[in-house]
Amino acid sequence: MKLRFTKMHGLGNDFVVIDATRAPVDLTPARVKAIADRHFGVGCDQLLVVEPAARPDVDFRYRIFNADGGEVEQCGNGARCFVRFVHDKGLTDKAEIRVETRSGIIAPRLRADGLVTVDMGVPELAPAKVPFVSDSDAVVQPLQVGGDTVAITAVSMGNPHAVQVVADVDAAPVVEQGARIERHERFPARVNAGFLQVVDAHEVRLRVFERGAGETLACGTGACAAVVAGILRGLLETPVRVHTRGGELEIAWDGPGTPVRMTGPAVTVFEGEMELA
Ligand SMILES: N[C@H](CCC[C@H](N)C(=O)O)C(=O)O
Repeated sequence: MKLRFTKMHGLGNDFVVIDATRAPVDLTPARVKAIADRHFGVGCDQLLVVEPAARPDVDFRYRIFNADGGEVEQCGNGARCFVRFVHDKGLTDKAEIRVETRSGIIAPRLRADGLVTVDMGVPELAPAKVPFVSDSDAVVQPLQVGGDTVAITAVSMGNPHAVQVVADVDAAPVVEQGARIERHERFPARVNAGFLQVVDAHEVRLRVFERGAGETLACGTGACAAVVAGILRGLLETPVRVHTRGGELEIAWDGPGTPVRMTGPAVTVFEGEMELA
């Protein structure tokens, strides 16, 4: 099977994007892993599939697969690439589109300056909805990680996030501890582990160990979840500039019950095709 794809990235969080608007693509977990493999395949953190709308109030459907082959609910950097992709491919002439994902509708908008703003929806804070096993709905909760007790905030942006505050993201045990948090038994769907350093009330640094992909250079939903956690903890005020290893995002949130708005770049790197078993 010949697979045509577009390679894109949002701040170095990289994607293989597939246009399935004219014909469906049969993606098994094994095929996703083969495409995402950085030595035997194309290589990416996530695979994004563009599908026709399945309901009248949206323009497209958006499916997201992690490099480990698992299908997930949401991808923020991918949403920015999604709207650039459908524009560049002539699949829409709208500047703002409504996109159905597994966790609800998001609205990416291509701006005149080339950046993309996305209404990422309303964050979910109830533990059961993250999901996070807890008998408390406190904003900060202790999590036993090996011999350490970590103070996390559990937030869902459609996908699950566990955010902790650290003094220095460069010194934080992101890979070793992130891998343990990702698979912690109190997160039954696993979790994206965020490490947040507060510079001031409107500026942070962030590293994320992503569920199903490991540490990425940037995580859009992770930046949204980190700003929500920081505002709820009284450490941040909207809007917040989020410095990731791949570059900067701007995140705005007016508080519980309101949507998170993310602004950042989306870049097309190359077009390609791959023989797929
Ligand atoms: N690893 C995430 C999906 C990709 C999210 C990230 N790449 C973003 O930009 O939001 C998860 O398993 O929930």
